[in-house]
Amino acid sequence: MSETPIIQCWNLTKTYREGRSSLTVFSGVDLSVAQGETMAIIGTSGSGKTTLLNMLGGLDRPSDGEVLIGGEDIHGMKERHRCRFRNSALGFVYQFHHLLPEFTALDNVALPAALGQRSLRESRDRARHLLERVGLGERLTHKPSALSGGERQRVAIARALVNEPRCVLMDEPTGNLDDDTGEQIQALIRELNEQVASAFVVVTHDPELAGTMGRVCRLEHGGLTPVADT
Ligand SMILES: Nc1ncnc2c1ncn2[C@@H]1O[C@H](COP(=O)(O)OP(=O)(O)OP(=O)(O)O)[C@@H](O)[C@H]1O
Repeated sequence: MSETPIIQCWNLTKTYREGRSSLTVFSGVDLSVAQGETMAIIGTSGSGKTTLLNMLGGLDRPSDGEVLIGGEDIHGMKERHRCRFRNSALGFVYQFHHLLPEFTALDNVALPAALGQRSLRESRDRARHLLERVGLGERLTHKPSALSGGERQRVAIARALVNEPRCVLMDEPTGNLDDDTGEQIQALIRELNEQVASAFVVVTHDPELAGTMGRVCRLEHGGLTPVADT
């Protein structure tokens, strides 16, 4: 197996400019995430966690620096190539699930597989299998509006995994859920961590979820620093 880290970034810097004012959210961030590694990014509100995650996932451009995903420069790609690459190499889970409201749970999960040029039948088979795995085998034909918050988040997690991504990026996956549901999602993430080969990078305010990751880094004062084990 190749030893190329799944994520490498150097000197990552983001400055937002508006008129004459500018805000540097972070600068000079270096990071390497190994294949299959699990990592939490913590930090106070506004420290730039979402901005950093979006940059790692190629959803937002850095002002300076470079991001390699599996050795490939994600920000150097043309937009179409980057979209295809992102769909196959990365999975995303957001705080507010972002499921398509008019699609069933099955089709929400199948869609990224179908966009990745798999046949509809194979895409749906994969989606069904993953939804069974996250405990939603009885909810395949429900639309998001007919699912609970925790169930929607399970669908979003299944969707993130459907193309067997090299890395799953999660932004506050338990942030919008009550404590019990958050704990169930946390247990599911832990279980999936052990079962699939993907690396997981999770932005979270939840210390329990962060504690289940192999490594924790804190974003503060514009830099990313490892948090020592307590
Ligand atoms: N498009 C934008 N234009 C200007 N400033 C922005 C933009 N997006 C984010 N910011 C600013 O960048 C900073 C970091 O925002 P970000 O959402 O990354 O923080 P965060 O650590 O994820 O916060 P939270 O934990 O509250 O979600 C904030 O001060 C925010 O106001």
